[in-house]
Amino acid sequence: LPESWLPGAYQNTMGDALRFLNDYNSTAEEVFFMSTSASWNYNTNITDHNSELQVSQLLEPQSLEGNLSLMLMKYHQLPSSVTIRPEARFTASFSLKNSLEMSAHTLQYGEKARQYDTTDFTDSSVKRIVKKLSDIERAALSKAELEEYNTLISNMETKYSVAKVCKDDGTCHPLDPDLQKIMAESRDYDELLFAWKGWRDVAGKVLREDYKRYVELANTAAKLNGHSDNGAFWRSLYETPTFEEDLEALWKELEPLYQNVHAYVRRSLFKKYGSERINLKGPIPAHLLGNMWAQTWSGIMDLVMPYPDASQVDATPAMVAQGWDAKRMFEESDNFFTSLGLIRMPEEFWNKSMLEKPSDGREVVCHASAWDFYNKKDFRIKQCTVVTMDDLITVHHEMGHVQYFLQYKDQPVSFRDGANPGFHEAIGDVLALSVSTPKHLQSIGLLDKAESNYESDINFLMSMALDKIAFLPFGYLMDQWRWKVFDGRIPSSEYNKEWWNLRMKYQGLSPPVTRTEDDFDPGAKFHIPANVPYVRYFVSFVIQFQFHKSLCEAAKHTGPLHTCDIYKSKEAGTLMGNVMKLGFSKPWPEAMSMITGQPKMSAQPLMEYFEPLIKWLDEENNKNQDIRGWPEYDWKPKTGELNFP
Ligand SMILES: CC(=O)N[C@@H](CC(=O)O)C(=O)NC[C@H](CC1(C(=O)N[C@@H](Cc2ccc(O)cc2)C(=O)O)CCCC1)C(=O)O
Ligand SMILES: [Zn+2]
Repeated sequence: LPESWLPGAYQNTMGDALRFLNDYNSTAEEVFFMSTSASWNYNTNITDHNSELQVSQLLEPQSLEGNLSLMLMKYHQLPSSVTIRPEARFTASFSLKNSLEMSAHTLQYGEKARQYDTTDFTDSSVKRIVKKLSDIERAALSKAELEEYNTLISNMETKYSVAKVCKDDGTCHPLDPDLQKIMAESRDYDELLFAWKGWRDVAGKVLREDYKRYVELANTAAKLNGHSDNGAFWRSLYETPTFEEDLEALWKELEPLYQNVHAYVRRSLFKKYGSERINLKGPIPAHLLGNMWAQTWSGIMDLVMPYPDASQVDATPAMVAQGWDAKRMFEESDNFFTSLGLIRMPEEFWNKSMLEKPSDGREVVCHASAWDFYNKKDFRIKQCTVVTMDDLITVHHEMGHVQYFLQYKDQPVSFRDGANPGFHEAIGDVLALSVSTPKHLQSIGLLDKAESNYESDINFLMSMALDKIAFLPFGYLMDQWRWKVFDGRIPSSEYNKEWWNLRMKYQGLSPPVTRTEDDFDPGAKFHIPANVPYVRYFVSFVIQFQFHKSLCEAAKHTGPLHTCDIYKSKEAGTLMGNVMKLGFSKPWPEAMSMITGQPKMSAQPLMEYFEPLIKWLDEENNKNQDIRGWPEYDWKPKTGELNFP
C-alpha cells in the first residue's frame, strides 16, 4: 500500500474524523458492492466455482490487522485479486478508533464540523457511525477461523438449497416448489408425513455437525466484539435494554388470541383426520397445518373456512385464469408503491432481478430475497415466484425491502439499514394488508365479488389470522431456541429435544413421528443454516399493525381497521417515506413516534384489527366446548405409514 495510506494517516481533529468517515464510506460502497455481487452470483448459480469464490482466499493476515478497509474486505471474504479504486482506498488503525471517539466527543461540545465533509455529518451521527463501525462482527476472527466460518455457512446454505426428497420410483423433489405444494395442498396424512419427515432427513439431519462448529465460531466473534455471546450481539441490533422483557410482554398479550385460533383449527382438523390423529385436548401433529414448518396456516383455509357459502377470499384462481405471470405480480406491487407517492423500481431492477426459477437447469437458492448493491443504483429481487395469492404477498414483502433500499440510498453506508430489523420486515407486509382486502382485490379484478357482510368479513379475518396470528409463536420461538444455543443453556446434546419443547410450549405442536438427537429439525428451516436472525419477523408482525393503523388514519380511513386500503394515499406514503429515508440514522423509537405518535411496540392495533374474529372464535370454541391449550401434551398420534407409496 502507498506510504500515505499506512495507519495513522488521520489526526485527532474534527476534520480528520469526517475525512475518515467519508473515506470509509466510499471504500465500504466498493467492498460491499463486490461482496454482494459475489454472493448474488453464487445464489443465482450454485456451482462449485461460485461458492468457492464466495468463500475465497483472504488477504495476507499480517496486512489485515489494524486496517479497516482491508478488514472490510476480509469481512466480505473478497479474493485478494480484487482491487479497489485508489482514490477510494484508505487505511485506519484501530488506535484511530479511540481518537475518533475523542473527536466525536469534541464534536459533541457543540462545534460543528463543516470542513472536509461532503456528507452532512452531525455530531450525533458521527458518534452513531463510530459505534456501529466498532462492531466488526466476523472480521474480528483470525483468518483461519473466518475462512472456516464462511465455509461452514456457505456449505450449510448449499446443502439446504440443493436438498431433495426422493421417492421409491426414483423421482426427487426439491422444497421449492414440490414439497411446499404437497404441504399446502395434500390432505393425505401419510403423504404429508412423507414430505415432512423426508425433508428433515435430507435437509436438517445433515447439518447438525456443521451447526455445532458454527455456533462456536459465531460466539468467538461475538465475544471478540465485546458481547457475551452471539445471541447478545443479535439482540444489540435493537438498542433496547428491555428488549427481551418487551417481547415476552407482547407474547403474553397475544397468547390468548393464538390459543383460540389453535383450538378452532384443531377442531377443524379433528373433523378431517379423526380422533386417531387429533386429540382435542392435545397438541396438533406438526405436518397438518399446510406449511412445512407450520409457521403460517393459510394452506388449510379450505378446512377451516367459517362460512363456506360466503364469498371466496383467495385470488389465486383469478390470477391463474387471467394468465398472470411473475412480472405482472411485481408490476402490480410497483403500482401500489407509486400510488402512495413512493419510488418506482428503476430500470436496472427489471433487467437484473431473477423473478422466476431458471428453466436452464441451474441450481439456485430459491428462498426469496431482496438485494442492495450499495452503489445507489443496483437493487434486485431473487424469487422463484409461483402464481398464487401467497406469492403475491411475498412479492410485496420483497418489494418493501427494495423500497427501503431506495429511500435510504443517500445515507452513509452505516445508516443503510432499517430503523431496526423488524422495520425492514414490516414495510412490504403493511402494503400487503391493504392489497389483501377483498375490496382491493376486487378493484384489481382478482375477486369477482367482495361482499361486505358479517360472514364474508369473518371469512376474510380467518384467512388473515391463519397467517398473522398463527405465525406469532413461531416467530418468537425461533430465536428463543438460538439465543439459548448461543448462551449455552441448550447444549448440542439437546438441540432437538429443546426445539420440540419450544414447539410444544409456544405452538402446541407435536412431531408426527418420534424425534431423536440423530435428527436436527431446526436445520430444516432456512434461517438456521443461513445464519439469518428471526425475531425481526415477530417484531414485524406486531409493528406492521401499528403502522397500518396510523397510515389508515393518515389516509382518512373510516370503519373497521381490517377493511382499510391505503391505496393512492399520498399522506400515508409520505409518512412511510420519511421514516424509510432515515434508515438507521436515528434510534427506532424515534422512527416509531414519527409514524404512530408514540415510541413503543404495542399489540393493541393487531388486536383491534382482529377484534371481530376474536369474539367469533371465543363464541365458536365455547359452543364446541373446546379447551384452549393442550394439557394432554404427551399424547402421540397413531404413527402414519412411513413408506408412503
Ligand atoms: C440479501 C438478503 O438476505 N436480504 C433480506 C432482506 C434484508 O434484510 O434487507 C432478505 O431478502 N431475506 C429473505 C427473507 C425471505 C422471506 C422469509 O424468509 N420470511 C420468513 C418469515 C415470514 C413469513 C411470512 C411473511 O409474510 C413474512 C415473513 C420465513 O419465510 O420464514 C421468504 C418470503 C417472505 C420473506 C425476507 O425477505 O425477509
Ligand atoms: Zn423480509
